[in-house]
Amino acid sequence: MKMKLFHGTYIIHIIVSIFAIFSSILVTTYYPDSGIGRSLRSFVKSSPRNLTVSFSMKIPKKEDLKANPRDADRFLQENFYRESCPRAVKIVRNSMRRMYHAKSSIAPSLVRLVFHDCFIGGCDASVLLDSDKSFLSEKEAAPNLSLKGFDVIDSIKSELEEVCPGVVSCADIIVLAARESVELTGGPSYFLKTGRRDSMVAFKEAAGRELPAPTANLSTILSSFASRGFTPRETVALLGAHSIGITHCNFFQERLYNFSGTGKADPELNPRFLQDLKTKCPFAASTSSASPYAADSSTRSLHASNSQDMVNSNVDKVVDLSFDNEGGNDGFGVRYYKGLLHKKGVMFSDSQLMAKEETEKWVRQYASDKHRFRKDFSMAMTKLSNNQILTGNVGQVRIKCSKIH
Ligand code: HEM
Ligand SMILES: [Ca+2]
Repeated sequence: MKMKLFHGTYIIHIIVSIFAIFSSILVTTYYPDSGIGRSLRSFVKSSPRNLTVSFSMKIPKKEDLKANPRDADRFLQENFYRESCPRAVKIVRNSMRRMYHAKSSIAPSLVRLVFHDCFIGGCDASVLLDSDKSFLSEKEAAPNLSLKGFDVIDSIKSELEEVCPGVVSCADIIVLAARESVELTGGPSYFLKTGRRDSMVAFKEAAGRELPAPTANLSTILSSFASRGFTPRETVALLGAHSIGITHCNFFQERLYNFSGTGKADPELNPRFLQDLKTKCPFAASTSSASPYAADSSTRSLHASNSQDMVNSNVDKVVDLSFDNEGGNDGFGVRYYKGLLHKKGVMFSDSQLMAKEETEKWVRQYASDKHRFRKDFSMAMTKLSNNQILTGNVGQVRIKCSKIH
């Protein structure tokens, strides 16, 4: 890279030097005392290596390649596409609204998608890539097998490609579409800058290892969020997203029938709620053991192909995450926390927010103060959407979100 740059600079230097020699002869003949001729001659004598060094200074340094979370403020812009694609944000908004009215389940799927993208490798649309000869797709990682919304992103992207080809990144589309989704499902609107770029690789292994499982305990959850800069308060606020959407029975079945290998239900579950959940998710032999995010169990159970598996497992059975929550009429977020206060968290990971004072106090706060929740959730979503972004010349703007070019 450096060698190439040096050769390039050398050639430019020779061309400019020839021009400078002629100019210098002319200037010295007609204006012998002007000093211009001297300057031109000193340029001819200067070393192209010096110029290379000064050109190199402008090339982004390695440490700038992957900006840290705080750098989002430095690199992203309030409306990055104001000149290149002024209608970008509006196109995402209108497109989302149209698709939401046809199928409302897309909104929660996109909110989950932004979490799974931004948590692994940052908000770089790595989650959208199909496997390539040099990497495996994150979509194949166990926690992502139930991820949805890829078609929604593709559809928005092709609309944008028609209006401003090659301009709007898939990473920006994910965060913008997720913001729309939160708003459409009754959540707050939050501030987003744009200018993210798309990764050239996917991180399947990290996705399998680092996305928290629905069986995770509080300390695992908190340390996973803390390693990405989130406080316990922000973690509790983000989980308010579990007031929308669905979960497959597989993800909490152990709690109903064989909690920690006891052959009984999780004693922390509200007894009436437990009965309701059991009705919705009858016992399914093939999913009664092992962690639901373990590649072999969840892959098999969520993608059962033979008919016996389909009968035995709850492969297609889902419940609303806000199923029978106490605060049914309280809207986005608040109903989730009210449910937790009544031991009605569907997944073990949700109920873990009540396990210790440091998170329980926020569950109580948010259950009783809608405005505080909406403020905290907004800030946490902006922060999540700015996690480890790619900017400048790093990465690319994909033409098709599932492929690099
Ligand atoms: C401890 C952390 C978390 C765990 C263990 C977790 C786990 C899960 C699981 C297992 C599902 C069910 C998926 C399915 O059955 O299709 C789910 C759904 C969902 N999650 Fe999370 N999640 C976590 C954090 C988050 C965060 C931080 C957000 C967003 C800010 C989020 C948003 C959602 C949404 C909206 C759904 C519903 C998806 C749909 O209806 O398609 N989750 N989550
Ligand atoms: Ca990513």
